[in-house]
Amino acid sequence: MQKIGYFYPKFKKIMSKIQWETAIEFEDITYKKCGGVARIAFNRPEVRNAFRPKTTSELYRAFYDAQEDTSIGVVLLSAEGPSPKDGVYSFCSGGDQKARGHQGYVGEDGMHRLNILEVQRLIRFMPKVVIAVIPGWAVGGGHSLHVVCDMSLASKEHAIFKQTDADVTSFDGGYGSAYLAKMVGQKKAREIFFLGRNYSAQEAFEMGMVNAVIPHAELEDTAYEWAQEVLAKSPTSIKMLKFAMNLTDDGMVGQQVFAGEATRLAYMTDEAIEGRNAFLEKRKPNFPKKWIP
Ligand SMILES: CC(C)(COP(=O)(O)OP(=O)(O)OC[C@H]1O[C@@H](n2cnc3c(N)ncnc32)[C@H](O)[C@@H]1OP(=O)(O)O)[C@@H](O)C(=O)NCCC(=O)NCCSC(=O)c1cc(O)c2ccccc2c1O
Repeated sequence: MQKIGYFYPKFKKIMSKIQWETAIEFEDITYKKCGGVARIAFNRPEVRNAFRPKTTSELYRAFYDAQEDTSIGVVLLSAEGPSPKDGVYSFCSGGDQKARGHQGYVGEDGMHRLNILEVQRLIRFMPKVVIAVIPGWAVGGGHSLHVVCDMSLASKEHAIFKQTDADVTSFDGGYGSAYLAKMVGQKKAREIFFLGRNYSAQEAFEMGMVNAVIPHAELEDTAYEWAQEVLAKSPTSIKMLKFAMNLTDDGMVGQQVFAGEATRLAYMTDEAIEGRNAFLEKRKPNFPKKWIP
C-alpha cells in the first residue's frame, strides 16, 4: 500500500498572522524571527542556492545566534526563490563549484575551506529543533544539509532530491551518507549516492527521509505550524530527546553533548549547591544523604 505523505495544516487561520522580522541582514541568506521561531533561508536562487564560503559563514553566524537566543526554540532552514532567471525553486544545490579550489571552497580571504561541515555540526548539536523546509532542488551538499536537520518538509510540486557528490568528487562521508543510510536503509542510500538519480518529495517520504509532503503554497506556513507544535512542548524534554536520539550515532561526542545536559540538571540539585559552597567556604561537603533508587 502506498503511503500518503500529504499533511494538511489544522490551524490555517493562524498562518496569515506570521510576521517575520529580520534578525540580522546578510548577503547570501535571509535571517528572520517570529513567535519563537527563527527562519534561516538560502538567498542565491539564481544558482539553485549553491553555498560559497560567504554563505556558510553567514549560515554559521545565524545558526549560532538562534542557538544563543533563549526566545527561539525551533529553527527553519529554508530557501528564497524561485530563481529570477527561470522560475525554478531550489533548497540548496550544495557547494558552489565556481568557488571550488584544489583544497576546498575559496572565500574572500583566499583560504580553502569545507566549512559547511561546521554548519552541519551546529545543526546537529544545537539544543533546538531544526526543520528543513525544502521548496525545490536539494542536491549534493544541500541534500546532506536536509539529512542532518531534525525533520524535513518538502514541496509536493517542486522538491527534487539528488546526490551528485560522486559526479564532482566532493563526497560527504559523514552525516550526508552514513546517517542517511541509517534513515533510509543501506541499499537505498547506496542507490542514492551510486546512481545519483532524481527523487520526488513523495519518493523521499516513502523512503523515510522526509516527514511530510506539503502542497507548495502551504509549505512555509505548515513549517511554522510544526514549529509551534514543538514550542508547546517542554524545552528540556525536547533538548534531551534530540541529544538522546543523536547519542548512539555520535559516539563519544554524542555522549559528551547528552552528558553535558545531565551535568546541568545535576547543578540544579541541593547536592551541587552544597558541593560548590563547601569548596568556597573551605570545608568538607555535607551532602544530603539521599541515595535515591
Ligand atoms: C541542482 C541541479 C540539478 C539543477 O539543475 P537545473 O537544470 O535545474 O539547473 P542548472 O544546472 O541549469 O543550474 C542553474 C544555474 O545554477 C548554477 N548552479 C547550480 N548548481 C550550482 C552549484 N552547485 N555551483 C555553482 N553553480 C551552480 C548553474 O551553473 C546555472 O548557472 P547559469 O549561469 O548557467 O544559469 C544542477 O544545477 C546541478 O547538478 N548542480 C550541481 C550540484 C552539485 O554537484 N553540487 C555540489 C555537490 S558537492 C557538495 O555540495 C559538497 C560541498 C562541501 O562543502 C562538502 C564539504 C565536505 C564534504 C562534502 C562536501 C560536499 O559534498
